[in-house]
Amino acid sequence: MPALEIQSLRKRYGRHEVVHGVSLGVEEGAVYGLVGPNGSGKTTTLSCALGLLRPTSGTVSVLGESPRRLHRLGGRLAVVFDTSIAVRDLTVRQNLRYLARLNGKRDLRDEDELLGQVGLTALADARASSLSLGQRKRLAIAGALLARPELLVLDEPLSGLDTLGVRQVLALMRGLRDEGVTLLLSSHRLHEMQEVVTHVGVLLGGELRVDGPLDEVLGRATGRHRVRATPLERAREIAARTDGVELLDSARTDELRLRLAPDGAPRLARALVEEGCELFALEREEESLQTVFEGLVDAHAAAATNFEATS
Ligand SMILES: Nc1ncnc2c1ncn2[C@@H]1O[C@H](COP(=O)(O)OP(=O)(O)OP(=O)(O)O)[C@@H](O)[C@H]1O
Repeated sequence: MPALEIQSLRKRYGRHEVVHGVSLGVEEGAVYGLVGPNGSGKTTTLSCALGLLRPTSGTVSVLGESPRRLHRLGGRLAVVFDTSIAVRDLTVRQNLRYLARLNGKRDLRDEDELLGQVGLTALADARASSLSLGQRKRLAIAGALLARPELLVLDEPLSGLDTLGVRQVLALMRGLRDEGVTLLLSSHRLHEMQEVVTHVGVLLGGELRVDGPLDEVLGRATGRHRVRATPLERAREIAARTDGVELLDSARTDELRLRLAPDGAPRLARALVEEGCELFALEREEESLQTVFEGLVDAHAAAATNFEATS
């Protein structure tokens, strides 16, 4: 069973529907990035999933519970929606102790270990009011990690951060991923999300346009490669008779495009070199999340234009 599952979620504000039948699943141990531009419905989707908003229709299950029964999950679920929750007049350490008291007698994580994990050890005695936005975000994440959650949901963990702050939060996400915490993150920062997510869902205008493992979304699973070698014609002949290699059409005359089986790359490289070709490059052809996204936006705009033209 997925850690979090959303089925056919719709949300209307008055007569205006802003989430149009979104279905997605976050597998245990995954880092799922819900990405999309401002206003695409990320926060609304997460809010419905977490019982903060009542969906117009659709079903949600979070660690096997419905959004109305999330209190039963106790510390298994943690949510960071707002980074301003720290008590400003308390120090970083006092904030964590305060949250620990609110958590009751549960088996909580050691505060020094947590401070180390989120990179705030040196600021343990600084007042929360003196922290930068990135430091406040990391304090909020530390608070969310106190009760050792299995699933951590973060709305826009990167917004408003400078480059260093982004790097620190991404490093923290990677550490959590390696510990096996399931993460659901929303963000419009595609480039950065690509560095940390294992799965991605692209929301556009309230519709989930793409959903799946990052490798598949980026076309990494397709096995497409480019080869630059001379003489190119001989390289083409060699490629054509090498096992696990399929020649694809290429618009360029100075390279080959191929689909390679998983063990095809070393086999082809060896064959090319052994048969006297100079091999300059053999690289995987893949897209970035940004280019995938731009393609979707173009398709969305074209569909909207067609709709306007025909209605
Ligand atoms: N309370 C509300 N009443 C009416 N419309 C709303 C309300 N909250 C959100 N919306 C609208 O719903 C749509 C989706 O908003 P949402 O905040 O979910 O998007 P988002 O992808 O999280 O955007 P952002 O990146 O800006 O946070 C937007 O068009 C927004 O204007």
